[in-house]
Amino acid sequence: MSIQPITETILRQTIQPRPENSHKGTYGRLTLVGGNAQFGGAIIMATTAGIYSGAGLTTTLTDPVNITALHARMPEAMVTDFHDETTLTELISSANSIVIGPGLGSDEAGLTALRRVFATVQPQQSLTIDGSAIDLVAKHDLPLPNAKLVFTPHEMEWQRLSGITIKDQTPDNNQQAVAKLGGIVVLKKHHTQVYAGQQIFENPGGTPAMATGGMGDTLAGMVGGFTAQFADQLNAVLSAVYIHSQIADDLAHNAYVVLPTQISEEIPWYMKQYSLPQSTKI
Ligand SMILES: NC(=O)C1=CN([C@@H]2O[C@H](COP(=O)(O)OP(=O)(O)OC[C@H]3O[C@@H](n4cnc5c(N)ncnc54)[C@H](O)[C@@H]3O)[C@@H](O)[C@H]2O)[C@@H](O)CC1
Ligand SMILES: Nc1ncnc2c1ncn2[C@@H]1O[C@H](COP(=O)(O)OP(=O)(O)O)[C@@H](O)[C@H]1O
Ligand SMILES: [Mg+2]
Repeated sequence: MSIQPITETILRQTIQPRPENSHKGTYGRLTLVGGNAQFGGAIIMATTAGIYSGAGLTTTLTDPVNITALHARMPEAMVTDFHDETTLTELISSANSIVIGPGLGSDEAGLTALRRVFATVQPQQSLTIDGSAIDLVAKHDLPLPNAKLVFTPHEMEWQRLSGITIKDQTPDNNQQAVAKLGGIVVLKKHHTQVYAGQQIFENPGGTPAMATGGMGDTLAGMVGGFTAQFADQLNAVLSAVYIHSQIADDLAHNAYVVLPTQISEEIPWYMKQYSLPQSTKI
């Protein structure tokens, strides 16, 4: 079994210059669901990352206690209550990329929102399942919807979802579990691996300076933003994984710890570099 590195060639193929004749509708509608009363920061960080990644229109469904904080941090986001079934159904239906899980929590409200998303999502939509949503799928053995699924577990979440203990998470074992599950699995760790059908990719970058709460929430938002605007879902996921760590590696040259929100602020500059002809440097 061969594991391929994620290369900059993939990013250059994926992140193209924006056509002049385009508008926010061209770059996708992203809907994020998460953030209970305890974990509001997680959905704020995911939303921030989705917007800095260039999603055309971003809406976040969260616990009402987080609405003011999210608006104050990111006025670009639309925000609404994740308990409201009618609004949730509308905003899931109109999205082309959905992220569920950052800070969602594992109580009844989180489970209800997850079930509603699963009941509404359509086959052509990208659905990224992160954090608490992974734990809820595992705990309640929820049937998965027919959609373009991306799971973003860390090793402990992957253990809960796949049943494979961390020490037994070999490429062979993981690939067999991914085949049963369907979709793309981003197994987050030092040198994150991306499983997609017969293919396994490894992220060459990443640093322990990233080991701080919210780093994965930020990646989930990036995956949402990239899959909202780039048609090839696998390449969009690989590009998000690569840039997330590349930014952290660059910042970690001069910093012991890198904050998730610092990564988000850098995303547009890195995307610009990949969109330019290789000889051009700004
Ligand atoms: N500011 C916030 O609101 C934050 C909210 N968070 C949310 O909190 C919820 C629970 O997520 P957690 O991941 O904290 O809780 P979990 O209990 O799922 O996992 C955390 C534990 O797993 C273990 N672990 C083993 N291998 C690991 C690996 N490779 N990477 C990370 N951990 C590994 C670690 O001991 C760690 O303490 C999620 O919904 C998440 O989005 C976290 O993202 C932290 C920040
Ligand atoms: N030592 C490390 N080397 C490389 N990447 C790391 C390291 N520690 C953490 N990360 C990255 O940080 C992110 C952590 O994700 P996660 O545990 O879900 O964070 P959270 O849920 O707190 O947002 C992942 O992308 C992971 O690959
Ligand atoms: Mg996480």
